[in-house]
Amino acid sequence: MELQFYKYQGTGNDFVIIDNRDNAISLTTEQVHKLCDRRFGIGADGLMLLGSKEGYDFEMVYYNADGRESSMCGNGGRCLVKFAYHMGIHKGKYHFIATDGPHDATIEDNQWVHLKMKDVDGIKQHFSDSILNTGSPHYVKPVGGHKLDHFNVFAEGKAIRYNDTYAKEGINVNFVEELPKGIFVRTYERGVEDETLSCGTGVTASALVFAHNDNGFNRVEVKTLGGHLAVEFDKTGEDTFRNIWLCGPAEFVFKGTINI
Ligand SMILES: N[C@H](CCC[C@H](N)C(=O)O)C(=O)O
Repeated sequence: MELQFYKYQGTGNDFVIIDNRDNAISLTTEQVHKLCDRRFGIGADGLMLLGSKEGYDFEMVYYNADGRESSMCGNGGRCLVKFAYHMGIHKGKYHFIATDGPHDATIEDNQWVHLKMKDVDGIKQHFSDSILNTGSPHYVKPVGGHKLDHFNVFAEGKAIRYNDTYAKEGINVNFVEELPKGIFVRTYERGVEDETLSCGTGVTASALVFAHNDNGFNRVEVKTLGGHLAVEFDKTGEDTFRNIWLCGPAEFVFKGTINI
């Protein structure tokens, strides 16, 4: 079958996107895995289907590069909004449905996409590390002393992701360094089973953990290997957060057809 696909990236987190509003396509795990393969396929951290859903501008279906359907993808959601615009769905505020519920999003004048993330209630502490869910499960580990640039994110991330606690369900592992203005985040991503250049739900989780303003509005600037993002949110309690917005670029790279 010949498939038309579009390639998008959000701060280096890259995705294959397929317009499936006519609901004509269903892909096996093996097919998604192959499409995401960087040598035998198109190459991507994940694959998304743009679907139709009554009462929403569109539906987001997300697969990790391992081919398995996954939880929410923040950078993917932002790229899918840009793709929806590209496909002629033009809205002041987008309202779509994803695996973790409804999301709002806007495309700003600077072409950044602002994506509203699900509310967060509760952060579990493990010594100085934090565990929370921002639509996907995240482990946040502070790294001090300007060591993050040379940190072995792959080995250290894999060790936590596959330890006895997380081996079964998996977890995304974020290493965070505080900067004079904001934070620097590097992420080992579940389902990619490697470091990605950025992880939207991971950047969001890290920003919540490093909130400076203990009650009320926060904006955290986030540096990732793939570029600059920002997370805005209201801290409403010890570990409760509302009006969480993941803000950053999301760009079309190329389109093509592939036989699968
Ligand atoms: N790999 C993640 C999903 C994608 C998250 C990431 N790409 C993002 O931008 O949020 C997981 O399995 O939980």
